[in-house]
Amino acid sequence: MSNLEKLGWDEHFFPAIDTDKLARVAAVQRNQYRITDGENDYIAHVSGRFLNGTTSILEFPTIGDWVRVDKLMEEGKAVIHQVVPRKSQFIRQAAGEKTEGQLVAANVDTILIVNSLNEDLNIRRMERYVLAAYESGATPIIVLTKKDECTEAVLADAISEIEEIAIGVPIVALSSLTGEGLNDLLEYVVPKRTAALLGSSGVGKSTLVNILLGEEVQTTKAIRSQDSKGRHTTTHRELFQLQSGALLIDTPGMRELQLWEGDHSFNTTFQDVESFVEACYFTDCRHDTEPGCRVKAAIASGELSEQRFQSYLKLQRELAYEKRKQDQKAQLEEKNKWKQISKTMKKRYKYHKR
Ligand SMILES: Nc1nc2c(ncn2[C@@H]2O[C@H](COP(=O)(O)OP(=O)(O)OP(=O)(O)O)[C@@H](O)[C@H]2O)c(=O)[nH]1
Ligand SMILES: [Zn+2]
Repeated sequence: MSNLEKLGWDEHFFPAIDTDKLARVAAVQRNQYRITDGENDYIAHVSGRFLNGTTSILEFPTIGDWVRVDKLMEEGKAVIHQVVPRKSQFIRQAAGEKTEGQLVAANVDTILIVNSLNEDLNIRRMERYVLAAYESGATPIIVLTKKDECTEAVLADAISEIEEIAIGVPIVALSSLTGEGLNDLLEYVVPKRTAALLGSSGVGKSTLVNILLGEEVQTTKAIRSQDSKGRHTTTHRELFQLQSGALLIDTPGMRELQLWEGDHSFNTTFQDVESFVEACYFTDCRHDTEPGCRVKAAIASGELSEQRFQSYLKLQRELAYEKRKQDQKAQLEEKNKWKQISKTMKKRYKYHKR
């Protein structure tokens, strides 16, 4: 396996590139990047031409990106010319910012949604994380930590509650303290694949990362380097390779997502698709064989990619499922209410009979 393959490179996803000029972004610091080719690390900047050609902040490199570079081996520096088209990208809507999102990470295969079992689950938030994972193009996995601190009954309840909102999403319960369940997680955190962690403060992300990394790698986490003015700065790597060969992204950007309670990112992420949907002739257009379908036309003309439309549909299905479930719940509550009323009436009736 080549060094690049070990870093997760898959030539199927972008064959037309000279692999000698490829590297992966391991950390971002203001306008400089720490990149690696699996053999050496470099401090990199984007080229002037790159800068001139960009129209959106989303086009800049982010953690996990593959970049085409020129390397200056001796100086440990590199110039970035191009960002290789992404397999997935995680964007969050910046608070108070309408037009552009913030790019958090790219080319993540698996998003580990971490929750701890010693406190109440925030099921709505978990649901939003699952949707966000799907939207990014990655696959979500639910990780329940601190298994040592909960009973089997609590665990079973948690699992059935989660299964209702995250159909088909694998759930792993583990304890970083006893090591129980860690092997189950390792089924999803595998060589050449990139996983990223997402979850509220205190749920045990750092503890888990430390265990996954092993102490040996952890000591190399902070890399001393010189910035352009010759000062020593400590640059942190946020893309790690585990001993197994799996790749792990643990970045503050991902962690800060936990701060977005009740945000609007999901309504705005598919604005491009929605603008076509709204332009369809029929308001209930299924974008299938209906005449005057703007979506079909946009796909045909290349204005909208088929893939993007498919992920939009995926999200719509998730939302529809959620709505149906809520409707069912409301129906059930209504039914129970009547049950309760008839019970009370029966009781009263009995009482009167006596
Ligand atoms: N009992 C138990 N405690 C755990 C486990 N994992 C983590 N903890 C404890 O939970 C606390 C929080 O763990 P962290 O790993 O710092 O949590 P975090 O998600 O990284 O939190 P932030 O850094 O704030 O995002 C620490 O006191 C850990 O020792 C576990 O499996 N079992
Ligand atoms: Zn249509």
